[in-house]
Amino acid sequence: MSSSSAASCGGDQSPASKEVQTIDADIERGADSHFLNTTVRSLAWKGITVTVKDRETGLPKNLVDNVDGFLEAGEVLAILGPSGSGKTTLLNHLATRHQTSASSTSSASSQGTLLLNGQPLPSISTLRSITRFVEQEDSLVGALTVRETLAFTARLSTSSSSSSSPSGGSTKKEAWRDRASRIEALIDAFGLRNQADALVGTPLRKGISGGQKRRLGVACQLVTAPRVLVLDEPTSGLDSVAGWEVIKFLGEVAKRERLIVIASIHQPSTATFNLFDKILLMSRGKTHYFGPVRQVAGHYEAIGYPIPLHVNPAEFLLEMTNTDFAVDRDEAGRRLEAMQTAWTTSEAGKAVRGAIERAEGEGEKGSGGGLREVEVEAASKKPGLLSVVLTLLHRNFVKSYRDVVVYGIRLAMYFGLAIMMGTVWLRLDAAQESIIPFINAIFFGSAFMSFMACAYSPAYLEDYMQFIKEKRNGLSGATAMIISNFLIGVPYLFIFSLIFSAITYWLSNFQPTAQAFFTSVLWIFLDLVAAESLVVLLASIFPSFVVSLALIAFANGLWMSVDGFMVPPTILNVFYRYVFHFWDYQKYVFENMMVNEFSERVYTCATTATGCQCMWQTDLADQCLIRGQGVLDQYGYQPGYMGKDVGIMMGIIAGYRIAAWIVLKLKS
Ligand SMILES: Nc1ncnc2c1ncn2[C@@H]1O[C@H](COP(=O)(O)OP(=O)(O)OP(=O)(O)O)[C@@H](O)[C@H]1O
Repeated sequence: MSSSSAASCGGDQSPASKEVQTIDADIERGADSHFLNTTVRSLAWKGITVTVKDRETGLPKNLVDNVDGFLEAGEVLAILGPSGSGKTTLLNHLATRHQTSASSTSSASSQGTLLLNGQPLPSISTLRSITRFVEQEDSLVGALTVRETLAFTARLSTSSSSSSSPSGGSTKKEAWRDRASRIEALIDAFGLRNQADALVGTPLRKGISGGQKRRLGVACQLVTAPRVLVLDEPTSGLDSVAGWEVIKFLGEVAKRERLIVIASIHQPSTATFNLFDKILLMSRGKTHYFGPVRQVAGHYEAIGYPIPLHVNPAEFLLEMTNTDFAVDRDEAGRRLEAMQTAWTTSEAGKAVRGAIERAEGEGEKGSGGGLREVEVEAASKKPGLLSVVLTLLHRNFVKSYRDVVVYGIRLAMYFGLAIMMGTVWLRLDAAQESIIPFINAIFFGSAFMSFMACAYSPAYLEDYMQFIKEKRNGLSGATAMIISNFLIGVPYLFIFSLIFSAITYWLSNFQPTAQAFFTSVLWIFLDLVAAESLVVLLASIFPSFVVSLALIAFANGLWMSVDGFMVPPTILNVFYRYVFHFWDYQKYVFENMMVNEFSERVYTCATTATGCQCMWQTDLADQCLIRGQGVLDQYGYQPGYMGKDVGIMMGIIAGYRIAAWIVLKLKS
């Protein structure tokens, strides 16, 4: 891979220029040594069958039926077939994601053997650790630039000291250079040089085009130095030239770095078709041809279906195997079966089975390369948890200030709410007619702040989609995701609490002491952290914007109803009191903010023509005053429990986060 060579242009041979050239050469050699596959020699699959329970009949149905294949390092395979022929299902299997593309994943079962270097896999994780999958619907972080997207993925995939230098040593600086050169080369190779510093794009900020996103998605997996790369329709959404470019580059990388590349593809042009080394043609889950592209014409001629001259071979093969639009479907079905039988007994069919057997023989003798070294290499490249957390934190931070959807919109909403509340509940006196407005303000402020956390759901869902992709590719995990998500939120939520309180507290005249003010800030902060943790949990369980939004709104409605404001805890019915009230975080916020306002404060009663009229009778009634504790007694609140309640709040927050962690752990 060529690194940027701008510095070496022209005839300047100054010492500085020579140094740059040396560094460039070092980078190239370093990159090659790091990305070159020396451990995986071959990948074979034998008798792969994926069965599901048919949606309509309830009977077992083979989506992939007894499919064989054999690839050596450096080869690029295209999986071709009409829509619904089982390409994605097979790709998922080869990428060790045992699921169908349909939603009926739970009922899918599979048979057959995957062989790496001719040896059966001791565990799925061996293949998974060296395989990267590029999905059809690729998720990217919209607030990052193209270069940053590649850089963060590179950081997630390799520990900073895993790269070996040309001299055989291994330093952080060389690893960093290695990554940087790889990123720049990928930017060039995928035609993204002019967009290198452009944002990928958010719903509010237009970014790169769909085709450029597709290319970036592929480049993102290549930057992680995989040994096996599986791509689901890498050319979809690209014009024929861009599609050809992508496949051509994949072929070059595969040859140079000895990678195994498997891609499903729809309708490639003749030029693109000829770039592949091998093709697997499928229909109704079965193999119709597997073998070198250059032998495909010979095979079809031999079985009586010659490919006409000047016809795109891919189009011809797809037309032959597609029965969906056939006029006589029975006849088309019979033709398919005849072709499939002819394949099984053909020379090409025997050749693939022979290649698998030879690889197995070598695997048994140990001459095909061991699996142990594959595992050791994969483990040595993996960055530690701290490194992954720091990378995610860094990425979240960039996203947090660039994408207004993450915190900007909420900041504006909280600021607006603070101004609105401060001016509606303006300069209340310490008098009895202000007591109800104070109580309402405490409830409304905290409940609404919590409710507005639902605005975090779209930003979290983007992170979630990214997490799923990275988890499947072994780049991230639930622990790193939950820790980094929590840490990035804390300072922002604290700033929101401070801004909101600084405006409303003093405009509305809550208890005017510094301690009471900071106590209020603390409770608003805990309220926001708990609300955001609830969003993380619900959006992780139901990763759909509409569903998660509805659930977050419902949960907030429930917590508001039972927190003690609408119905004082003293008379709240037993079911809600014991089932929901005690783990409703809004209960602790409301209770402690009430205690903060009323426990130490005294309010004047109303003076009438006949004397004094106090709405709350306390021991100060004879002085025409109300002791705030009298208000609290109505709710059954007592001061002195703040430490315990902060602990309970932290427990609730931890509970939500741990539950979200379990949910993310279980997601595949
Ligand atoms: N439970 C099921 N019952 C019946 N058919 C199913 C079930 N699950 C999946 N299928 C079907 O299996 C077929 C294989 O799907 P798959 O996505 O692997 O095909 P594909 O070749 O990748 O298609 P495309 O090119 O359109 O992406 C599809 O026709 C799908 O509808």
